[in-house]
Amino acid sequence: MSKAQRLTRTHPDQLLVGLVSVSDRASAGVYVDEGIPSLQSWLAQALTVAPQCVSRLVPDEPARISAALVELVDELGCDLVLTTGGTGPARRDVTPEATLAVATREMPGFGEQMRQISLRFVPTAILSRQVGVLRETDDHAALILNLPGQPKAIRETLEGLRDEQGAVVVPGVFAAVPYCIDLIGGPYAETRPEVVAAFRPKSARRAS
Ligand SMILES: Nc1ncnc2c1ncn2[C@@H]1O[C@H](COP(=O)(O)OP(=O)(O)OP(=O)(O)O)[C@@H](O)[C@H]1O
Ligand SMILES: Nc1nc2c(c(=O)[nH]1)N[C@H]1C(S)=C(S)[C@@H](COP(=O)(O)O)O[C@H]1N2
Repeated sequence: MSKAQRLTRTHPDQLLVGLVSVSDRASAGVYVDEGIPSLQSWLAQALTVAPQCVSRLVPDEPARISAALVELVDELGCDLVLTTGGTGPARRDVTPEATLAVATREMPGFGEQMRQISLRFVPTAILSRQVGVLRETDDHAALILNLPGQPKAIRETLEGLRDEQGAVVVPGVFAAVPYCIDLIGGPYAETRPEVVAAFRPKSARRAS
């Protein structure tokens, strides 16, 4: 197989994002994949600079999932990879294992926070084994986050929970993504605060 071309940013602050939908049925055409469109539309409205997204739809096979992650990070140079699906306890739910297999370091705060958020929506959130990790090569690093498979769970975990007045009750995990990407050497991504307010310490904020 020929090597995929490294992506190039069309703006210095543009995030290069890999999207991996893990679903036996969607990849076999039993139903239409809603994971990738949900991720794409959420990112498009959350980021101030439109991201460049590359997507992969794979069955719940560990080797296929790990290979997609390696290709997106090492060959295409993605800064961030979001997976959706395959995080539960069923025998074929193997996304966390396939992610850990290509990780150089774990970022446990992301999984902890996602379960905190999701428990506000559904009691079954305790069954989600999602992980956040870094994959670091000699000249590049990426953050990889597992999201649950239900399309509605994508928005819930990335954006968090607000009360009826719009005040944040539990912050979405995406609030931590831009600063994490700064720290691993990626671009300076900014979010729309009405969708998700990203945090950076004062010392890391760019003068406007
Ligand atoms: N890519 C997808 N597109 C649309 N709906 C999905 C997708 N992935 C999951 N879902 C929905 O969310 C549920 C839970 O997701 P999960 O990852 O556990 O899938 P699953 O039950 O193992 O089935 P499959 O792998 O065949 O999608 C699914 O049963 C399905 O209703
Ligand atoms: N925010 C949120 N998290 C959620 C859900 C949801 O609807 N919303 N569904 C849960 C369910 S039903 C399961 S079984 C686990 C694992 O889901 P997955 O196998 O689809 O990844 O995630 C959970 N996390």
